[in-house]
Amino acid sequence: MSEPFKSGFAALIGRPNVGKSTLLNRVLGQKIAIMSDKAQTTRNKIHGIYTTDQEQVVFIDTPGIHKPKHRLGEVMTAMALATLNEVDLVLFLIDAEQGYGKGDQYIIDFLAKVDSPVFLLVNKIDKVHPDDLLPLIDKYRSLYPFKEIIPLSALQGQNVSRLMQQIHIYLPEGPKYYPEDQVTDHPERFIVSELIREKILQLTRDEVPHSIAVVIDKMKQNEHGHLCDIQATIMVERPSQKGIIIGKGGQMLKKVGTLARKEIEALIGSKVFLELWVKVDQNWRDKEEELKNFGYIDREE
Ligand SMILES: Nc1nc2c(ncn2[C@@H]2O[C@H](COP(=O)(O)OP(=O)(O)OP(=O)(O)O)[C@@H](O)[C@H]2O)c(=O)[nH]1
Repeated sequence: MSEPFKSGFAALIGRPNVGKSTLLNRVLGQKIAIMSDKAQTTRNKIHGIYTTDQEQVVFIDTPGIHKPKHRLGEVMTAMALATLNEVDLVLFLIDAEQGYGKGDQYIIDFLAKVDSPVFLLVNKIDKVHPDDLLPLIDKYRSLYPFKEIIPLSALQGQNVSRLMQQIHIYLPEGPKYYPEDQVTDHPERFIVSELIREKILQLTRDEVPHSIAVVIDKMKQNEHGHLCDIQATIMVERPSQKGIIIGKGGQMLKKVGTLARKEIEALIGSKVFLELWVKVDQNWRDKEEELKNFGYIDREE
C-alpha cells in the first residue's frame, strides 16, 4: 500500500542575511526569492512550493525578525508572529559562522509563544570548522526544545536532502494545495519589483539604504503577448539618495533598468519595455497609508 500524501506550510525565519532566500532557492531549484548579500532584501512573504509524489511543502519566506525601529518594523514583526502560529512547521535558520547573537535571542523569545514544531537549521557549515559546530549546537539546544537540529549549507547543498526528509516526517496528511507545476503564488508584479530593488541594492552598494521601495505603477502585456510595458517608481527618503540612484547623466538608473529588464524578460518570457522613475518621499515607512499602498497592511483592517 502506498504512503498517504502529506502537505503543509513551513515558515522560514531567522536574522537578516542568514541565508533564507538561498535555502528556498536551493530547495525549489530556481530563482524565486531574491538573493543578496545585504540584509533585509526580502520584505513580503514568498510562497515557494515544493511538490513530489509524496508531499507538497509550501514555504513561507518571512522577513527577518528583528527589534522594530519604526512603524514598518512593527508591522513586519506582527506579520511574522501571526505566520508562525498558522504554519505546520517553523524552520529557524541561523548562521554558523556568526554564532549566537542578541537577534537570535529575540527570535527565541518569540518562539516561546509559538505552538508549531520548530527545527533549528544551522546554515553556512561550509564556513566553519566541525569542532566549532558542536558547542554552537549545544548552546542553542539549551535555549529552546527544538524538534530537530540540522546543520547544512544552503549554498553548497550539504544536508538539504536530509532537511527535506525530516520535513516530510513532520508534515500532516493533506491535499495538494497547488498544482504541481506551480512554484510560487506570488503575483509577477511583486517579483518584478523585487528584481528592480535587488539591482539597485547590488549596484549602489552601501550608498543606498534598504529604505527604498519599488512600486509597479503599470504592468501590461500587449495584445499579442510579445511585449510587456512596465512602469515603476522607486521610492527613496532623501534627495541625495535620488541622486545616487539616477547617477551621473542618468547612468545608474539606466544600468539598473537594463539589468532588471533582462531578468524580467527571462521571468515572463517576453520582451519588456521598462520605465523607471525615482520619487523622494520622506518617512514613507512611517506612513500608514503608504504601507497600505505597498500591501504591507490589509486594506480591510
Ligand atoms: N558560505 C555560505 N554562504 C551562504 C550560505 N547560505 C547563504 N549564504 C550567503 O549569505 C548571504 C545572504 O543570503 P540570503 O539568502 O540573501 O539571506 P536571507 O536570510 O534571505 O536574507 P534577508 O532576505 O535579508 O532576510 C548571501 O551572500 C548568500 O550567498 C551557505 O550555506 N554558505
